[in-house]
Amino acid sequence: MRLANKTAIVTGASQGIGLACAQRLVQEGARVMLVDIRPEGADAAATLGDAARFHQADVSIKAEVDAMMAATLAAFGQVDILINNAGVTHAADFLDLEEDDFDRVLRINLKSMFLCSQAAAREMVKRQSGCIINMSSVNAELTIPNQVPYVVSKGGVNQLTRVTAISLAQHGIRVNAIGPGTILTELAKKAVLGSPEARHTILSRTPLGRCGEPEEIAGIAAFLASDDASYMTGQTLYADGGRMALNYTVPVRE
Ligand SMILES: NC(=O)C1=CN([C@@H]2O[C@H](COP(=O)(O)OP(=O)(O)OC[C@H]3O[C@@H](n4cnc5c(N)ncnc54)[C@H](OP(=O)(O)O)[C@@H]3O)[C@@H](O)[C@H]2O)C=CC1
Ligand SMILES: C[C@H](O)[C@@H]1OC(=O)[C@H](O)[C@@H]1O
Repeated sequence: MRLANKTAIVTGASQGIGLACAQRLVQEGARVMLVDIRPEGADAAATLGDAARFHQADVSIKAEVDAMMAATLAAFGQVDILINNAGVTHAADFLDLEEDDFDRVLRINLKSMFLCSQAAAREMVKRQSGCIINMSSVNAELTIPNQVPYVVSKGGVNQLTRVTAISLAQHGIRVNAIGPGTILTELAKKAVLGSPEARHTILSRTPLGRCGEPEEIAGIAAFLASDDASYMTGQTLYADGGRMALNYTVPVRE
């Protein structure tokens, strides 16, 4: 129970990696506000008992972030941990990409993290302690040609993590990121696992020979949120089956 008496906000928590993070933080003793643009998170929160609440919000809109923070403080009285997990992608070739689609992905994947981090940090500063975890991606450094705004947003997440870390360290607030490889969620199934050929391509670049599970990312989030990571800030930890260590293909073990 490394997170006993801690309070966390997890965005994009109705499903996938965010839901797994919320479940793991509750297991570790935290009280968790699950936040998502989708209402399904309410059912997920209900399965987690009194330690969890749900708040529906579009975390790329400041007024809704402010309402999320107010709801968390009303429910739990404090904010110790923020996991900026909400994210989307949009597939389009560079020459066909529409401005609105570019803006939407950057707004949700990057600006939302700034808005939520600023709101949470203003509460954490009062207690001179806190932890922010941003969900980045291997695509902060590895690129996918038809996912221009996604890879750009994730590169920005790594820099946002560093600049937020050096800005808040004086207040005892740590800021790190996790860079997952391909994790078996709805986002990845739609974006890159939609055909046997696409799956083969991913696996040919993954030394461990498999996609990851949301729970494997949640375990890293629990570590970064705990005192076991007390001397870590400004870092991006890649959990990718070896993708970032690889510069050639591997035999696929189907
Ligand atoms: N799955 C993977 O392979 C990888 C994922 N990641 C990152 O992990 C994070 C979670 O991904 P994953 O679990 O796969 O995604 P999912 O799509 O499964 O879950 C993301 C959740 O966030 C919600 N959401 C979207 N926009 C907003 C918003 N503006 N405000 C609040 N909630 C919102 C989504 O709703 P809706 O469904 O309506 O969009 C969805 O419920 C993302 O940041 C993603 O980039 C990084 C590397 C690999
Ligand atoms: C949308 C992506 O393709 C998905 O999310 C990531 O960051 C991984 O690269 C997955 O493939």
